[in-house]
Amino acid sequence: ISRGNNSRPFTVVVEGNVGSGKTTFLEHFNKNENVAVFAEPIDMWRNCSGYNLLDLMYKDPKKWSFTFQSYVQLTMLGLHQKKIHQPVKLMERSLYSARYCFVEKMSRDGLMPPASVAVIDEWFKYITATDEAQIDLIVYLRTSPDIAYERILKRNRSEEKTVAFEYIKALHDIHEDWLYNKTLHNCKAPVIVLNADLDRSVIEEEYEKYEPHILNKKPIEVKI
Ligand SMILES: Cc1cc2cn([C@H]3C[C@H](O)[C@@H](CO)O3)c(=O)nc2[nH]1
Repeated sequence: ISRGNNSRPFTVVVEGNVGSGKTTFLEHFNKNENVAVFAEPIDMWRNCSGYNLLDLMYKDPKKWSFTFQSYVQLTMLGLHQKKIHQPVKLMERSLYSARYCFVEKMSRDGLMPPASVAVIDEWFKYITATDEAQIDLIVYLRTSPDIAYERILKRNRSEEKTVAFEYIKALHDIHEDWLYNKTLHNCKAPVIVLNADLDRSVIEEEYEKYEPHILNKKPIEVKI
């Protein structure tokens, strides 16, 4: 694992279900001047040449999943490539969760036909064969699906009002296979698992426990 070098910052991606507390996590590290924080480019997804692709996708996933995930892949690549001055780059989600979690889910649900998945996958393989989207560490905000769902309802994001608990449960299981059970795709970067069920009032302590690793001050013991 290349731990960042002078041409590339130490790149950390925070992954987790919808409602797992990623924004709270980003806000905590945004205070650190050594970290350049990039939230999900959701505003781009809401306005691609005037089209709200996120809304279209939730309203008619069969018709718009490919269009939406194709644009997600482009916008995430843009963030992976963004040059920064700080030594650490922290991104909300990544090209990897786009492919391994969301495209995976839409493919399993038959919302994205195999030919469309194949095209997304060809772009994904082409991009990841370059060094344009390398990552050094994954922080997995691990939540129970019911707690994640509760937060989604509370946050009440307009496009998500149709999101069912079953979708959140299935997305949880895919994240678990990818980042916890490690049975879905090989995950080259080390993974730090945080207990993201913790309430906001105590979760800062959980962040601080791993701050040295996230700031590239302390290597992760990779269990052989
Ligand atoms: C990389 C990636 C992020 C991402 C988010 N989403 C959805 C989940 C949430 O409702 C919203 C913001 O994360 O977008 C998606 O459908 N596909 C995605 N792919």
